[in-house]
This record gives sequence, structure tokens and C-alpha cells, in this order.
Amino acid sequence: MEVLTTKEMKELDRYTCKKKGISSLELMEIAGEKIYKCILKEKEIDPVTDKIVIISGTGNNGGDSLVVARHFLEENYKNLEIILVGNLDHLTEETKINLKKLKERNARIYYFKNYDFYKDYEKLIKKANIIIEGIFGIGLNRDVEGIYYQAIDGINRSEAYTISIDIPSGIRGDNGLIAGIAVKADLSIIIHTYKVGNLLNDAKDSHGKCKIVDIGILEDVFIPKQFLLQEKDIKNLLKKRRHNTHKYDYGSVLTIGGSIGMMGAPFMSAYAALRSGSGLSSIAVYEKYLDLIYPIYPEIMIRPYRKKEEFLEILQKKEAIAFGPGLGRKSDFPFYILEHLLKVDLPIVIDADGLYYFKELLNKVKKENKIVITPHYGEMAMLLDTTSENIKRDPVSAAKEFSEKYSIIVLLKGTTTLIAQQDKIYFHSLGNPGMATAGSGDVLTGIVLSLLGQRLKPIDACKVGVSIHSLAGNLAAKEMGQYSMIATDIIKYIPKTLKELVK
Ligand SMILES: NC(=O)C1=CN([C@@H]2O[C@H](COP(=O)(O)OP(=O)(O)OC[C@H]3O[C@@H](n4cnc5c(N)ncnc54)[C@H](O)[C@@H]3O)[C@@H](O)[C@H]2O)[C@@H](O)CC1
Ligand SMILES: [K+]
Repeated sequence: MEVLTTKEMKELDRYTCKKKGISSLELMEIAGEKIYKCILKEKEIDPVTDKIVIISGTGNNGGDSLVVARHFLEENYKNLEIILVGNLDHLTEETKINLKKLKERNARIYYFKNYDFYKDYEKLIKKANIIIEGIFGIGLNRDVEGIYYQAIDGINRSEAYTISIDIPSGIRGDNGLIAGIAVKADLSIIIHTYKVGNLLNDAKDSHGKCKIVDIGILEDVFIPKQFLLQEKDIKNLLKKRRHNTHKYDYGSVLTIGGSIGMMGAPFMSAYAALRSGSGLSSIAVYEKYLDLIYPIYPEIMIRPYRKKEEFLEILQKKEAIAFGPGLGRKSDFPFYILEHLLKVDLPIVIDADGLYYFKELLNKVKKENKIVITPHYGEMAMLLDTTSENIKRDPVSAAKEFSEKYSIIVLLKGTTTLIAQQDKIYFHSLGNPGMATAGSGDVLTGIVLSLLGQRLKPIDACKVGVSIHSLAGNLAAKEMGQYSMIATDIIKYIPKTLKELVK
């Protein structure tokens, strides 16, 4: 499924109208009807006892909600009030026409033009048990203030079941950030497909359940570049095992990491790799730190090194490398290791402190798409010499531009994780907040490492890797709860996840 920018959505609206020979008013009519039907499918609403308030803005999102209002009216829903928020001079043509149609049907319409109306607004909202809001859609382009703020605040104070049209008002369509305040919806009815802002940052906490409605948007000349990953996209990438195989067929992988106080990280990576199917999994650790290792998992080989020759010896027969878990930043030796790794033809996933070393060696990066980096927003900011706030504002461009510039794959971890391979972006949105726990990233690194070692294409290793990680995380959350689950619990559920995926 593709994910659109707000600009692309608007262009597709225009293109569809032109190609089908319909006006944008007619498109709005279709949208309104589809949204109305979707609402009734998702929520039982009684025409006599339920009290509906529809809150509209002056843009086309408001227009959509006014069409919805007309359908309710025509189907004899008795308790229906409409509140129009904003300056009537700003009504779009389509919205103006739909307002007129409602007036002709004697709808009960109220106007929230200034603060004086707030008391009445509160009263109207208090009575409602269903709110449908179309204050702002993907046209929101600045912070929400004044009466708009009050309108949204009122909705959030109410206990009514709240339905947002296209996107909860106050969520930015281009990055999912709250513009001062945003509606907390129970149900969001998204038109055509996900826009970027439906997926990133604060979006998930505001949308409630998401439903998509098809309004017949044409995409025949559109080449999508952004996709939402779904389970079906990764299912066929993992093959059933053949009988006539041995452990080296599933890859011997190596995690390079560990330092004082951070020995657990490489273990989690190496163990997650084994649980994800690697034939052999080793940890290379600087000899100085060898005493710190307590070999928790007997299946994992621990290979100490002191100098470059010893390290090169460890590299023999390895299929893929993870560089960084628990590595620390105190020594210069990792520079030499990474410099070498960037020259050899092995896929590599770089995470955590490994990214610090990687930044210094960016000018040496030549391996076309064989390097995967897995930063969170803070690490992405470090790589780009900017702030996490800036990354939040436009994570898609950050990942895309970095990937394009260095021909590497950027797996940018967040509430929705982005995987960028040059100008193609995959959104992955399946995990849960319980996965925000120490070591969770090391587990992801280990899973991706394992898949690289099993010779999946690096981009596929990322797609499958984030999916295994979140599905296992979801099982862990189900069993232990989001508060209590820890990173090793995610590893514990990798087997069950893989059993489901490889059937
Ligand atoms: N052809 C159509 O009529 C279609 C319309 N659609 C709907 O149209 C929406 C987009 O419509 P618009 O582009 O009119 O935009 P919106 O309805 O999202 O509203 C934007 C309006 O509010 C103003 N505004 C933006 N931020 C503000 C702020 N913080 N405070 C006060 N005012 C602010 C803008 O200047 C503009 O007038 C979509 O989300 C969707 O719901 C879709 O249904 C597709 C078809
Ligand atoms: K809305």
C-alpha cells in the first residue's frame, strides 16, 4: 500500500477530477457518502436516541463533514447539530455549496466565530455522544490557536465517541506532529490511503482505529515511492528450509561490540541472530574486555582479538557483520576495524556506537546498498549534525537524503520505522511502545544481521527484520504487558513469530 505526501494527494485529487471529468464538488460528494457509510459500518448509531454533533472547518475537510451531515439528515437522524468553526469568508467554494444545501434542509447549524460562543459550544458538545469532526484535514499548515484551539480542546474534554475525517484535526499531514493541540479520535476515516502524517510521530496516539475509504482516486500515471509495509509484503521472503543443508548454509554471522558495562548488547544481538535462523553466531570482543564476559548462551562463540591480524582471522567464513552493539566510544581500534569492513564485500549492519565511528568514515563508503544503518532519531541527528527535533519534523527526507547520498540503506527507528533505499521509503508501523526498552535495538540489529547472513537482499533483510522484531514485540507485550516486557522477551518470541511467518 502506498503512502502519499499531502502534495501528492492534492495532485491526485486534481488529476482524478480532470480524467473523470468531474468537479471537485462531485469528488467531495463521493468522499462524503463513502465516509458516511464507513461510519455506520464501524459504529452503531441509533437515529432516535444517539446525539450527533458534526464539527466542521471552512476548508474541504469541513466540506466532507457537511456532506456526511446531509446524509444523516436525509436518513432521519433526529439529534443532529452542526457547528461551523471559523470565519465564513474563508469557506471554500465546495464547502459553501454544501453549507447552503444543509440550510435548505433546515439543518440545525451553529457558528463558532468568536470566543463568545464557547459556552454554547460546550453545552452542545456535552449533550453529544457521537462527535464527527472535519475541522482541519491535510490542509493544516500552521499552529492551532484561538477558537480552533478551543474547539479541539472541547472535543477532547468530551466523553463522546469521536470520529475524525481524513486525519485528526491538529495533526500535521506532512509529519504527524501535533500543531499545538490535536483531536484524540476513537476512529479516523482516512481518504484513499495513508498520508505521511497519518503514520509518523504523534499520529498513532491521536488516530484511534484507522479505516481507509476508497473514493475512486486514479493513480494510473502515478509512480509511488513510499509504501506501508504489511505482513503480506514479507511473507514470501522467508523460505522453508531444505533438508539437505548444513549450518553454513544459514550463515555464520559476527557481532562486533561490547565494552565495559555494555556486554549485554552484543549478546542480545548474537542471540537474536541465532533465534532468527543463523547457522552460527559469534561475538568479536577486544581482548581487554574478555574478562567481563559471562557466557550466558553456550551456543554463541566468543572470539577475542588484540590486533588487526587476529581480527581478520575472525572474519574468515563470515557472511554478515553487525558493528556497534555496546561498542562504546573510548577506543580508536573500531575505526581500523570499520575501515576494513567498508572495503570487504560483506553485508554489514551498523548500530549504536558503531554509528559514531561510521560518521567519521563516511567518505570511505563505497559499497552499493550493502550497508544498513539502524539509527534512532537522536543518532540520525548526530549523523546529520542536526537536532532530533529537526529529524522529527521531516524524518522521511532525513532518511531518504542520507540513503541517496551514500548509497546505503537507512533504517530509521521510531514509533513508525522508516526504511529508505535511495528514493524508496518503506513505513513500518506494527510495533508497540513496550519495545521502547534497553536492548530492543540490539535485538533488531541481531535479527537484521541474521537475515543478511541468510543471504536475503539487504533491503529485504530490513523489511523482514523490522517485521519479526515488532511482531515478536507484540507477542511479548501481550504476555508480559508493555510496562514489564524487556528486550530479551522480544527474543523469546522470535521463534513463535517465525513459525507463523514461515508456514
Ligand atoms: N476534492 C475535494 O473536495 C476533496 C477534499 N478532500 C478533503 O479536503 C481536505 C483538504 O482540504 P483543504 O485543502 O481545503 O484543507 P483543510 O480542510 O484541511 O483546511 C485547511 C484550511 O484551514 C486553514 N488553516 C490551515 N491551518 C490552520 C490553522 N492552524 N488555523 C486556522 N486555519 C488554518 C487553511 O488556510 C485552509 O483554509 C482533505 O483532508 C479531505 O478531507 C478529500 O476528501 C478529497 C476530495
Ligand atoms: K479532521
